[in-house]
This record gives sequence, structure tokens and C-alpha cells, in this order.
Amino acid sequence: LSKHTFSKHSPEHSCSPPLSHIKPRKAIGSSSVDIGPFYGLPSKVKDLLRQLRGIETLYEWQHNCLTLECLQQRKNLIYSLPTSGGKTLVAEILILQELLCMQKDVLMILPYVAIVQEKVWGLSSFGIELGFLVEEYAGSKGRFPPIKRRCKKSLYIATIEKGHMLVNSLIETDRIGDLGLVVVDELHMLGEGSRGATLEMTLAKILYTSKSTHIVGMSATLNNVGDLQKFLRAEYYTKNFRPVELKEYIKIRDTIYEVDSKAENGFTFSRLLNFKYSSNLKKADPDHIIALVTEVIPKYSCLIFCPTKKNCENVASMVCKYLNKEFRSHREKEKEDLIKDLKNIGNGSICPVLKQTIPFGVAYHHSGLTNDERKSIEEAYSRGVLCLLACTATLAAGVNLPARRVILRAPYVATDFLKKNQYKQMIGRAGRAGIDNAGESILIVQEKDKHLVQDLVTSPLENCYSNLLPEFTKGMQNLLLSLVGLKIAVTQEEVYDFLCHTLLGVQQQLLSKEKSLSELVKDGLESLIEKGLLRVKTVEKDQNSKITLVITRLGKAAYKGSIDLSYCNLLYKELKKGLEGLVLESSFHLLYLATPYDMVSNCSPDWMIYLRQFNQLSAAEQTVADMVGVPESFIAKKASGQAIRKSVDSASVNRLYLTFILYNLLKETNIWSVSEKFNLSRGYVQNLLNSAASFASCVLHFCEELEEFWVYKALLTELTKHLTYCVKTELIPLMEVAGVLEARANQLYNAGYKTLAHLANANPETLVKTIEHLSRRQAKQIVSSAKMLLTEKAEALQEEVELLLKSLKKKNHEFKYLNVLAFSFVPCKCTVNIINI
Ligand SMILES: Nc1ncnc2c1ncn2[C@@H]1O[C@H](COP(=O)(O)OP(=O)(O)OP(=O)(O)O)[C@@H](O)[C@H]1O
Repeated sequence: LSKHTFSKHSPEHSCSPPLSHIKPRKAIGSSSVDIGPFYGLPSKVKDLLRQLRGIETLYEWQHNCLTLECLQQRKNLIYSLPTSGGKTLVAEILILQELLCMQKDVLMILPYVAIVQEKVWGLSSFGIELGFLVEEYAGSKGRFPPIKRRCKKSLYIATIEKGHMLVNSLIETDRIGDLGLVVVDELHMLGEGSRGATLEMTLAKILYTSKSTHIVGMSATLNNVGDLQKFLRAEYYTKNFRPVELKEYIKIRDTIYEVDSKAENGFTFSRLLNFKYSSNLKKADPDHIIALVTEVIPKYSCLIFCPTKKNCENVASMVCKYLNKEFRSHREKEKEDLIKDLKNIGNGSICPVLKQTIPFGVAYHHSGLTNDERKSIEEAYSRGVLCLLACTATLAAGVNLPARRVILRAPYVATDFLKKNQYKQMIGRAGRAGIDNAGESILIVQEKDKHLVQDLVTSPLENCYSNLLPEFTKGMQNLLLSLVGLKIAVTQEEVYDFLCHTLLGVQQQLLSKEKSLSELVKDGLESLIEKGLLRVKTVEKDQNSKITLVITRLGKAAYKGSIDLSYCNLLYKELKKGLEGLVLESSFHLLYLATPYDMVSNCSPDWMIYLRQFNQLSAAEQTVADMVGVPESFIAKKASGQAIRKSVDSASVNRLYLTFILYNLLKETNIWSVSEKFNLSRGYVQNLLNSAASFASCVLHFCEELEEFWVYKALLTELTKHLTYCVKTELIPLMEVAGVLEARANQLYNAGYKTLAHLANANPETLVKTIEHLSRRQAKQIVSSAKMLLTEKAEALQEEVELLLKSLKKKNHEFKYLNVLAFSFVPCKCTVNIINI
């Protein structure tokens, strides 16, 4: 085995024990464990890590963590290390062990859609080389229950919400035991609002229903680990390791202080800022941002976190106004290309701020940009073409974009003072492993905030508390409903027993002072019965009667579709009304039904635009407005500023306005022109589109449970597809590939890559030559993702063939004849694809 150990030149070599000491984990009751030299895995894994990630050796802590006794015994584990500590690699090795050695499926839960897509990209190449499937569960993507695969194992990469739906579907079909491992990144999300509640429900259900599934959670920002350990019945591993040292500073006036937890104030004097400001510059830049930035750029990269989106744009513009001309000549051609690229994305238009800042290597990054724009800017920043990004806090929790220096413009996110967790996430972006030998953060502080900042830097991380309580989220109601629906618990006592095994159960005395857990359960169940989502049934058994809970049809539809319980009655009513007179002349009426309720409250219509949009509808479409309770006279009066006597439901009015935006998007497939038409940021418009795609798939699952809505199934399937991609139809097959957005799909299509099979069989080298601004790494990832998707589709068809053959075999037909028959079920195009693979 010694030739398979880490490189001899590795600094870690001396501290890593020979790998012969590492016991591969054995499947209980299984004799076919693939014992490999690299943590039980084939040495090909090690080669792939070197080739694809440039990782030669594991850090000492990674090795120690992977060889923990508790992992050998398949116990649950929480591990916590600072940001950039290399936590993900450990999780990935555990995932590969589960897929390849234990031959079990794995679920990886990540916090955001963009991170899920990035992970699908990153792991598809491993899947292709090592023979497992990578399936995306984000937005409107993902099948419930997942297809049962005969040969290959699946790695499901999911957002919190989709992960929950996936687990529900596996419990319902009695397949939860197929999941060998569940990995949760950013475990501290358990404490974050309704998403935290959903994550808690998911994990509690797995713990309660499957003895063979183990859970591994990781985070950089955990404090009350004891509670989490109790909840997850997990061991804990932690280490204060960071490959690149991070130095923390704060700046008050023109003085820089180093954060020092041992000092009385929390920080000590470091240096004075050495920069001469003219009086003009002093006025424009009172916080010395230019001084701080120019100490590092353009040679090194820098991120400035700003409290608001507008602030990001202002900071980027202001900095460029005062940067000297030499900044323009740094990587000039690549910056020109980036501008061209962004123009291409915007169908000829480019944001005027970006047009002004990019020549200096500077850009802003926030949710007002479209996904395509963000991706281009991220790529340019990663390659060093851009050296400075002014961004909002979302970047810290999103994609991996480290910097030599991180500046926090103010200790605020919007108007809220920074939380310690947020602060740690942001400063944690400083220092790139393998690139920088140091990383530093500078928090800009005004005199008035000095004391708050002292508390911030010296205080421990925030605790993570359960969000299941009804006063925090609707989590409790959702949980109770699905427990009964999935038959995990069907009596009040059983539901109570389940609740004792949640994080809320662990923290109940701390969190729920007024009501006991059993009172909370009783109240919650009664409220669900009142809403018509549950009902009580008395079962007679052995002369005893037992009261059990049964889910109603509406209740089942609500939890299957993950529909917010406060809207499910309304949704039912609106769908029912639609059955009486759905206007099918266009998608307008159907779109109204798929317009997400939760975006309605923060929408404020422009009445002139409203009226204009209404007037552009056909006569049949106009009747929809009336049907949903928004009469033409109301819109006209609002537009002309007249008083309204008869009240109209503002939720329906706002919802219809959002429908107008979506309708325009589907017709024009151009986010830029639609956002201009409605005077909204393109990021908001895109967010609405993504939410609508997701909600449409939820409404589809809702309808699947209710026979009377059979007609919606076909309609909503198509609508979901249109909303998900919202591009010219011919681009859809290319955009199904994870990480291929509209602009890239357009380039690929124009270069002749018109189908998924074309892309899967493409040569990455040729792609690099024919597609502008495509790096070798991206080309390889696109081809791997396309291959993965094609393999997955082909496998699904093969499963179907097998199933058909099996059922026919049972009837004792002649096998030869059946084989031919079964193949005739496979569409020609797909057969070609299978052969290609
Ligand atoms: N053993 C290693 N050798 C070299 N580079 C490594 C090693 N392990 C991880 N890295 C690299 O270090 C960088 C940071 O790692 P990773 O993203 O896993 O950190 P993390 O602890 O998950 O951070 P975060 O909390 O920010 O998500 C990545 O680019 C990763 O490829």
C-alpha cells in the first residue's frame, strides 16, 4: 500500500500514518466491500483529486477526521472548522465511500440553488469516472420519489426544501433505507427561520425512520454544539485550522487596529493609514476606501461587503472615479471581452455602472444582477481579470470567491447591526488556499459604533435555536401534517414522542416557557383538524377503541406540494374555480394560478403600467382579471388617480400584476426588456421567474393528489418547464445541463451543439477553441455534466425497460419476443444516446 500513500514531498507526509492503518468501512452484512488504498477507495479517486482539484495531500486534520473511530462505526458526526478549512473535501470522501464501498445512495444538502448547481458541476466528473449518478434537486428540478436504480448509486444534491421533499418521498415509498448517508453543509442554518425549521424536520424524520442512514453535518460557525449533538445523536470533531492565516483588523478614522481577543478593548493599535487625501477626495471618500483598496489591487484581489445593493454600485463607481489610468491597462483585452460578454447577455444592453467600472477591474455583485451576469462576473473575478468586487452579504454565504483582503464597509447588513455569524462568514472569504500566503479583513467602524464593534469581535458565536415553534415559523404545523401523512406518527402520543426527538425537544425548556411540548402538539393538531387538513378516526381493536389521526385529501396535497398551509385552502378554491372556466387562449390564466403567493406582499404596482398591460390583453384574457376579482374599472380608476369606493382584495391585485410580469417574460424571453418595461431591477424579475417555476412545480404536485384536478397535470408540467428555462425552445435541452445558463446555451447552440448528445460527445479542447470566454476547466465541466445527465436519462429508460421485461416475464411470455418488444418502447433518439455512451 505504501506506493499509494500521499506524495513524499508533502509537508503532511510525516504526520500521516501509513494508509494500511486505515480500515475501510464495511457494509454490515455485506461481503462485497471494495477495499481500496485511499481511505477504502480506489486510488483513482486520489488521481482525480489531483487532476481535477489540484489536491496532492490531505491536511492533517482531514486525515484525522476521516479516520475517526465513530465514522468507522457509522455514527453520526458534526465537525466544525473555520471557513476555508477544507471541510468539503472530507464530506466528499465520505460521500464517495458510501456510494462506492457501501453501495448506498447519498443525499447532500446545500443552502442555495447556485451552490447546488456548482456542486453538480464539480462532482459530475467524479460520477462519470467512478460510475455513480449525480442528480440535481433544486428549483423545479428533481423527481419524487427518485427513480430506483438497479446498478448505479445516486448522489442527490439538493437545496434544503428539495431535500425535505426527497426524504418525504423516500419515507412514503419505504425506501428511506436506501440512503446510506446524508451530508448537511452549513449546519448552523438549523437556526435560520423557516429554512432552519425545514432542515430540522428533514433530519428528525431521517433519524426517526431509518436506522441505517447516518448523518454528517459541518459548519464554520457553531456555538451550542451540545444541543445539536443531542439532537443528531452525533459525535463532535473540531480544530482551529486554516491553511492561510487570517488577520482581523478594524479601522476607526485613519487608524488601523488589530483584533486581539486578549486585549481589554478587543483590539490593539496596528498602524496609521499612509495615504495623502486631497480635500475633494476626503469629501468623496471619508472612510478611506480607496486607500484600503489600492494597497492590494490590482496585484491581489479584494472584496468590499456593503450594507445595501445601491451602496455596492456607489462604492464601485466612486472607487473608479479616483483610480489612476494605469489600472485600465491591467488585463485590458480580457476586460474588453467581459464587457462584450455582458452585452451579449443583455441582448446588446449593459448596466452603465458596470460599463464604467469594468475597465478598471472593478464590479459590483448583488441580487439585482441576473444569474448570467453574476456568473460572468464571478468567473472574471476568479481568473483575476476583475480585482475588486463591491458586494452584499449574500456573496459570503454563496459561491466560493475568496480574496486577499476583505473590507466590510460598515458593521451593518441593510439597517441591522452585524451578527457574529455573519461577520465570521464575511471575513472568512479572506485568504485563498494555495494562492495567498496571507489573508486579512478590515472592518470600517464609525466612532459611534465602536462599543458595539468591541462586543462583536469579543463575543462568542450566536447559538443555534430550533425554529419549529409557531411564534417563529409555520414549521410545527407543516411537521405535524406530514408526520400523519407519512404515517410516521398517527396518534397524539406518537406525535409527541417524535417531537421529543427534535432540536425543539432538546431545547423545549429554554424556548417554550409558556406551553409544554405536549400542549404545543395538542394545539397544533387541533388547528390542523379545524382547517380540514387532518381528521380523527376511531379504530376498534380487541374490544378497545383507539383514536388515530388521518390526513385528508387536501392535507395530503398540501404537504406533497410543500404548499404553505395558510394558502392551501385559497389555492384549492382558485384551482376549483379555474375548472369552471379556465381561459386557455394563452398561458395567462394558468400563470396567474402559478404566481407565488409569498411574493405578493412586497409588490407595489405602477398603475399606469398596470392599465397599459391590461389594455394589451385580448378580450378573453381580460375576463381573467374579472374572474380573479380585479375589475377593469378598478384598474382604470387607480391609473387616473380616482378614489375607489368598492374595496378590492389587494392580494389578488398584486398577484395579477406579478402575473403580467411573468406573462411578458414567457412571451419575450428577455429579462432585460421586461424589467425595463416594469421599471424593476432585472435581478428581482429573475427571482420572480425562479420562484414561479418552483411554485408551479409545487402546484403540480398538489394537483397530482387531487383527482378533480387531473386536467391541470399536463398543463402545469409544460408551464413549469417554460418557467424553468424561459428561453427559446431550442435552447432548453442545453440548459438542462447544470450550470449552463442562457448566454452560454446561446453560444453553444450557435456553434452547432444543438442537443444534449452533441454536448456530451463534445471534445472540451474543441469547445475551448470555438466558444468565446470558455476556460478549459469550464469546458470539461460542461461536457461531464452533459454526460452525467445523458447517462442519468438513459439509465432511467433502461430501468423502465427492465421493469417492463420483469412484468412480462411473470406472465411467462417468450423472452426473445419480449426483448424486441421492450426495445421498441425506447424512443429512437434515446437508443442512439445509449449506444453513444
Ligand atoms: N488538502 C488540501 N490541499 C489543498 N487544498 C485544499 C485541501 N483541502 C481543501 N483544499 C482547498 O481549499 C479551499 C477551501 O476548501 P473548502 O471550500 O473545502 O473549505 P470549507 O472549510 O468548506 O470552507 P467554507 O466554510 O468557506 O465553505 C478549496 O479551494 C479546496 O479545494
